[in-house]
Amino acid sequence: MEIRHATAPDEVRGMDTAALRGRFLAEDLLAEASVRLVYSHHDRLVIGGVRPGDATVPLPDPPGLRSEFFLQRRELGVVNVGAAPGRVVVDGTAYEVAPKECLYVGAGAREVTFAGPAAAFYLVSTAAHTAHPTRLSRLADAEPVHLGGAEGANERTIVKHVHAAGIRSCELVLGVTVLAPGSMWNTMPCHTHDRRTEVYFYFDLEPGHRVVHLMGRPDETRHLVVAGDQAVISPPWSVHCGFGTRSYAFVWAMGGENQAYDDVEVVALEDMR
Ligand SMILES: O=C(O)C(=O)C[C@H](O)C(=O)CO
Ligand SMILES: [Zn+2]
Repeated sequence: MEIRHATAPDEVRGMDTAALRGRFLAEDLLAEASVRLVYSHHDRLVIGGVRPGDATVPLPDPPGLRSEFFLQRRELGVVNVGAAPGRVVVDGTAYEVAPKECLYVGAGAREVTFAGPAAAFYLVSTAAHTAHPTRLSRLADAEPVHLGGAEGANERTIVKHVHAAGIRSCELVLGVTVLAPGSMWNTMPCHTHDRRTEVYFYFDLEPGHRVVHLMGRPDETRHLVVAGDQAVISPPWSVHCGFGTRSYAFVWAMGGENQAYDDVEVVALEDMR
């Protein structure tokens, strides 16, 4: 498990492209048929991924967690970001997870495995003080929110999977946003939420295309050029928004002080630099 230390906003002022990418971008989460993990000291989020192929892959318990098993003091969101349904087994119970669906796994689950030749699983874990039930959030049961429009090139559908009025969790808030064909912009006007860290995992982006992701303090932004199947960690002080050279989807997931999705500081465009 790779460790990423917390970053203060003042540090970003002196960072070059490689330093920015090394701190905030996770590039190879789905590269292997074993679980790859990145631990961020921002709100102690752990992100990860696995593309099982023909194998059945267990969730490891990295020594860095100093736990008896991964979910001893943690909860987990699992989103299938692949092309076909996959199977997640939690302590002997199997869940069929379709593309863009999410399995929430509560604290205390000891054994979790991932399988599915054309599935790919993106993982987000936050600290957990109690055990909420493991539940599957299906797209058929979701109440999607439609935002934006063609005039802003930001027509998109947001499905909230794990949130205060849906699947219960300790800290985790998680959903999937899908851009309509021809729409490029997510999350504009952008925002910060000083009480939560957020990670965007971009996927369903055609090979050769990129998302230009904006981060940093609203009055001192930086950008990262991001390919599909890559994640950007946004500390609580950072904006997080972007535009693609094609439409795409992304998993957004947060952990921190509260679960209030609307508890954001919206940034006026004229205040951005
Ligand atoms: O497209 C959007 O707008 C989003 O999906 C925004 C995220 O949900 C977000 O940033 C939540 O804090
Ligand atoms: Zn946000």
